[in-house]
Amino acid sequence: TGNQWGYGKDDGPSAWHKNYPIAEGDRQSPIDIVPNQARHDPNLGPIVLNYDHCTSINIANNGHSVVVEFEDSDDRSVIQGGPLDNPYRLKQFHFHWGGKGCHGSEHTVEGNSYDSELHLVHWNAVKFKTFQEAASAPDGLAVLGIFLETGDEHRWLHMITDALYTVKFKGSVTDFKGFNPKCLLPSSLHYWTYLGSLTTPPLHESVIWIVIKEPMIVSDKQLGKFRTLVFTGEEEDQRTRMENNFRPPQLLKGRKVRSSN
Ligand SMILES: COc1ccc(C[C@H]2SC(=S)NC2=O)c(OC)c1
Ligand SMILES: [Zn+2]
Repeated sequence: TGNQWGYGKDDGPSAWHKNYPIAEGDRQSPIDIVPNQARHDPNLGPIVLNYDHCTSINIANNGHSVVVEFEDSDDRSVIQGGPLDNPYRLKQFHFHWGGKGCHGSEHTVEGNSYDSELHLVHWNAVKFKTFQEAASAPDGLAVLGIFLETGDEHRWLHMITDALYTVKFKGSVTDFKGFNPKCLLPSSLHYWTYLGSLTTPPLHESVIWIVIKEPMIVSDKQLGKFRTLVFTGEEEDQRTRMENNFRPPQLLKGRKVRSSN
């Protein structure tokens, strides 16, 4: 049907502009970050995450990634500070990853990809009534991007990877209560920030990006479990392994990347 998009040869990132012309816009994401060209801005305060009362609801395979959704009917879990003028409510988080032995982050640093990238998606509920409304407004969303690098096993990621078998197929959703994503954060929250977009269709230019410099370390085995998911539904005869679900870096088009300390 019309707006079907994916990460394959014919429906992948290079074809998205046909149904979503904004793909060639002036504030598209991801980008390649060049640290020594990022402007250190002393006015950029620390990022503050208030996730202590967050309420995770479920974990789902939406045919593009694995997503954990949160209760966002009040300000129980918000991100604020840094480049943000308001608190932004946590809505969901999801991941992007590569194939076996291939890196799969969306943002790159001096041309280098990481193995994977976690996106914590937040929306500006001070200015907008719904997530959908915020998702198409210039200051509607704040996404916290965290790189994943393979090394030692991550002590908490198993809580997610142990649940992946329950959402193997597109359209599957299972309960996922009591998970606080604060356990996934690296020790330092130093970051780069810039104005960008959703990294999948509809590619709205509505994201204030906050990319954490320090990667979280996960094991090869843990990362491999993401590749047991498939893009396709249980009823489809064609099973396509879910991997390489990342958009490559887009042109900076004059944007400035700022750096916290
Ligand atoms: C309002 O419609 C959408 C559509 C897709 C995503 C997820 C994309 S955007 C991102 S960043 N990484 C992703 O995979 C949304 O997330 C905010 C919102
Ligand atoms: Zn994402």
